[in-house]
Amino acid sequence: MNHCDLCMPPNLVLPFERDDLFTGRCILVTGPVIVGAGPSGLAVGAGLKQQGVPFVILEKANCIASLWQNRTYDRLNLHLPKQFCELPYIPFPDNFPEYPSKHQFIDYLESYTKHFEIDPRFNESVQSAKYDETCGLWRVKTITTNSNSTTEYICRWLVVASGENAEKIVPEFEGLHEFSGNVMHACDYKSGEEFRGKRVLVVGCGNSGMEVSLDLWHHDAVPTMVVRSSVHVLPREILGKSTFQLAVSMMKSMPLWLVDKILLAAARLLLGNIEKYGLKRPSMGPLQLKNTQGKTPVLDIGTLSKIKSGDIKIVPGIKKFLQVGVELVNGEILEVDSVIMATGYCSNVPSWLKESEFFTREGFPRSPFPNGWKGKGGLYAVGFTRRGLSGASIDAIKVAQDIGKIWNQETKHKSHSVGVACHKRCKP
Ligand SMILES: Cc1cc2nc3c(=O)[nH]c(=O)nc-3n(C[C@H](O)[C@H](O)[C@H](O)COP(=O)(O)OP(=O)(O)OC[C@H]3O[C@@H](n4cnc5c(N)ncnc54)[C@H](O)[C@@H]3O)c2cc1C
Ligand SMILES: NC(=O)C1=CN([C@@H]2O[C@H](COP(=O)(O)OP(=O)(O)OC[C@H]3O[C@@H](n4cnc5c(N)ncnc54)[C@H](OP(=O)(O)O)[C@@H]3O)[C@@H](O)[C@H]2O)C=CC1
Ligand SMILES: O=C(O)C(=O)Cc1c[nH]c2ccccc12
Repeated sequence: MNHCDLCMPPNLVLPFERDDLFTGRCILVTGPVIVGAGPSGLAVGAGLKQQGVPFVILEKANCIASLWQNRTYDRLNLHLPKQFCELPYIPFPDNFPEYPSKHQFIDYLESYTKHFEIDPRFNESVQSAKYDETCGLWRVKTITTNSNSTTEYICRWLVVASGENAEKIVPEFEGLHEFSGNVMHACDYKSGEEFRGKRVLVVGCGNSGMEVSLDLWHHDAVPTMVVRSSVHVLPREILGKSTFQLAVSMMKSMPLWLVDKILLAAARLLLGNIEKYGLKRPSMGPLQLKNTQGKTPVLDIGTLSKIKSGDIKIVPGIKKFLQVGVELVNGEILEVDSVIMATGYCSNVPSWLKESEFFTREGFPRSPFPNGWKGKGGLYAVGFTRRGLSGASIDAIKVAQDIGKIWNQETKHKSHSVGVACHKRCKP
């Protein structure tokens, strides 16, 4: 373990004031504390290991990459080509297909973790993290999810890697409590198997809503998808080349608006006019919308053809829920057996990080990419760029290098202690 436990001896002079109300263990971490053992946290850990910097990763779930292992459906594949989804330092195995399955991706992350000998502390949920001005250290409080014991970690650097998709969003709907069928969020949907023969309402038309609807259709369920506003659907490939890859290449020599125009022209050519199926396009282009509002365009993996054939129906927004189904905004009544809320996710940073300068109230860094990775007082963020795994990797490399540089400069002259800040007294 990269820490010295400060619970004892009791006469030790602490470099900060103990919180009298806090009765749990206190652990002084030599090096950074990383919140989250998803791809972002693991990538930072790998970079730190390479430079010999000790660290602690706190993970509230019981495994690495819990989003991928516990909160995604069985048949999920990455929707960006593999070269955009690798973590730093270790490429995917040569035999991986262009769009690896989630199982392949998880296997890769498991061996990545093993290779770098990363050892997260599982079942530890960060409840609060606060910068103690008086001693220049972060105080990170956790609760162990299976035993309810509390721990305070004291560290000089705090790396926030809890993810853009930390919590599910379940909107409130009038009458939802009266609905007699089963309601679940897309993060709990595993397969259409249990919905065979059932009428299922999928609320939301992002990549989750589109893919869940298709999976339901594959399992002989009867899906209907709610599209309350607008959505950009793009073909996953254009003339055999990944649309995402084409967009990245074009961005090197063209302005974003022009790339958007080209993508939309290609989508129109290949997909036709999709508005007549109820899929209205936003007025802003797909990349501009992703950059400004974080709304990811749908990369179609086959749902659109089922919408065109009428196998997946599209309906407008929900007015209210009824016992047997929903009333839509157009007055139509739709009877359904089950509802899947594919209504998205949010960051949970505001619920635990006691800081408002670097992070917004929505739990994202204020400075847009590429400047949102470093705050003040040893605070870092990884994986909040709205650029998927490739954005997370770019952040992770920078964060690990930044911390590694300071660590190595200081440890040239000093023994491996917590660093200078540790020797300061908080208050007399
Ligand atoms: C269904 C789905 C498919 C996706 N597919 C792709 C894709 O193909 N390509 C792509 O580039 N991107 C994709 N993404 C985007 C996705 O966000 C990234 O792939 C990736 O998972 C981000 O990694 P992360 O480590 O930043 O966040 P996460 O994977 O969410 O990991 C964060 C970790 O932090 C933990 N955590 C959160 N809060 C706390 C706390 N308070 N205390 C302790 N631990 C905490 C969580 O349990 C979690 O394990 C997809 C997203 C979803 C939802
Ligand atoms: N294969 C893959 O790699 C996959 C990747 N993903 C990724 O995961 C992330 C999350 O995607 P996703 O889960 O689809 O979330 P999104 O945030 O992308 O989409 C949420 C959807 O729910 C709709 N919605 C929200 N509230 C309501 C409401 N009250 N009534 C009706 N509709 C509502 C939104 O509509 P509106 O726009 O009107 O707000 C939107 O269509 C994305 O980055 C996505 O790319 C997801 C699935 C598969
Ligand atoms: O899958 C996601 O949510 C991602 O964030 C990946 C991604 C980053 N930029 C994009 C632009 C178009 C489609 C997917 C992505």
